[in-house]
Amino acid sequence: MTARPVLAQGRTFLLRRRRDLLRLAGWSLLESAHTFLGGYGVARALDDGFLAGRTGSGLLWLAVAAAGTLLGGLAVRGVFGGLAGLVEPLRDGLVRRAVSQSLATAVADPARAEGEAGSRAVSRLTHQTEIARDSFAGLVLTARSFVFTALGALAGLASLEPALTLVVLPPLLLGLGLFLATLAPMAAVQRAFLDADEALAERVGAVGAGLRDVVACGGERYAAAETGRLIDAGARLSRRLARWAAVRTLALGAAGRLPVVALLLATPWLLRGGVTAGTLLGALTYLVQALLPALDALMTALGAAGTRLLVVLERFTGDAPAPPPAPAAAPALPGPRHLARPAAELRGVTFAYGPGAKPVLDGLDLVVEPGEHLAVVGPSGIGKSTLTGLLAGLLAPSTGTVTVAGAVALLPQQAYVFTGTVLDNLRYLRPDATPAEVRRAVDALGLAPLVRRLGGPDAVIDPRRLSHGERQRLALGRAYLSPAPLLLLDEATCHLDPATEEHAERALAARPGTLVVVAHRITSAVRADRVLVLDGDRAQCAPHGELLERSGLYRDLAGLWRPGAA
Ligand SMILES: Nc1ncnc2c1ncn2[C@@H]1O[C@H](COP(=O)(O)OP(=O)(O)OP(=O)(O)O)[C@@H](O)[C@H]1O
Repeated sequence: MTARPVLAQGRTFLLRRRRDLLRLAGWSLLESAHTFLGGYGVARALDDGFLAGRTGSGLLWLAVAAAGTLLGGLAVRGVFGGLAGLVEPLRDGLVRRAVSQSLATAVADPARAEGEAGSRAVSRLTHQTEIARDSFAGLVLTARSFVFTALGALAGLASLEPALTLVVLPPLLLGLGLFLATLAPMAAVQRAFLDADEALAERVGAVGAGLRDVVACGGERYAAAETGRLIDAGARLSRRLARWAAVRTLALGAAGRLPVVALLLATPWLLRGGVTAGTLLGALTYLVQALLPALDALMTALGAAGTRLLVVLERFTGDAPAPPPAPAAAPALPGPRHLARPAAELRGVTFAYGPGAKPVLDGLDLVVEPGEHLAVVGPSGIGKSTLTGLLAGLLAPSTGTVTVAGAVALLPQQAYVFTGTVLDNLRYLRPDATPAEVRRAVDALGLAPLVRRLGGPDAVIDPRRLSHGERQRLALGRAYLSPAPLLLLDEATCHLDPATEEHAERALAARPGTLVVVAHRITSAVRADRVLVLDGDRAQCAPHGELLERSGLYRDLAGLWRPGAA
């Protein structure tokens, strides 16, 4: 995207408001007069007054210079009045444009208008129009001030001594030229930087909101790699931006300071040519008191407000920037099994949902062996989901350590199924799964009739038309294919009938890797190698039979959980 459409429309906008521009220029001429009188008064006060021994005249000329300040004040008052005639129509025009853009979107695609496009329209109507209005006002103020101050100063220099302009003008033009040359490339880098920043913000927002799914999908490495790529791109662009800022500072130095240096260097030559001390001091006053501050203000405004204005106006004249690329394919994680190390280990883990809250888990020690099938049971609200959150890395322990070997896939109760083909959904955690591997997963979980009913592997799924149980079964197929060595099922089979649940759990337990199931039925616990009973600070972990003897709570739970009850 280039700035050309914005500049073309900006030109048309300004041409239509010629009368407002003339009004502004009229008031600004007072600012030129203010500048002119400032230097001229000082020069005359010295030459015709103090140096000539006429103190009264000197003071009178200084009073003339001071009167110029009053003119400057009047100019500011008039300029602000005239500014409204330029700035408010810009805001009104942008608001009109935002409304018609969002109406057009709403007519063409009502769903999009309700979603992301809708929030973008609100941002344009409110925040972005205000940014445009303020930046535009700042730019008009400083650009106008610089032009009319420079006119006043150059007129003053010429009337004091025409040769002064020969000394001052070349370095001033050189610096300005250098500065103007940096504008276009700097705006391009700034725009790229803002795009990268927005892409990163969107990415971080998406990853943050979908953290559970990212972990459930075993996609942490991918999420980290993609986010890291955007962070690196942002860092690269901010380095380029800093380099351009350095060039701009150099230009500012050249335009503002070199004329002063040139004047000082030319002093002997000027004095030989008959230039008086008063004229030299007047020239210095023009440079240091008028030109330099006006130039500083202009460059700061152009550098900050200018690029901001350009970028915001581009949002109104063109399409919004493309969203960051969608996740292409999660790379397969390296060889899952690491049989020598525990699959997961908790040491003295205490966790509370807040500094003053009672710990949900208190000093929990647990070692889950590789390949083990562990069931987690306990009364409602005792901390089973909290434990899976800790194992998945979604929560950090208040004290103690949680160590997990390799990636983790967490399947929550609410299965995530997206609009896409059956195959895409099954391969979401492992996009490079071969057809044979997909077939194995479908067979292992008995998903073939469901896949057929949905129209085959290439049929597109509408998630809203699937039952909770069907969604859970697809998610289980995905978990089976996942390369993550540790699968966490947090009531992920609660919508399945007991036979289907048993089939799925046995298939997942037979899959190479470790399985931790927050049990929904006692049968889940009976099937597991070991059962962890959470009971506040008295957790116990043992096989089903042993626990029946050792734990009153487990006996109670087993009694309440009639086999096969939902
Ligand atoms: N985000 C949270 N903020 C504050 N407290 C929470 C939060 N999540 C859970 N809790 C509290 O922590 C305790 C343990 O919750 P958790 O969901 O881990 O229990 P659970 O055993 O999985 O329960 P259930 O079997 O009902 O799903 C509960 O008292 C719950 O109210």
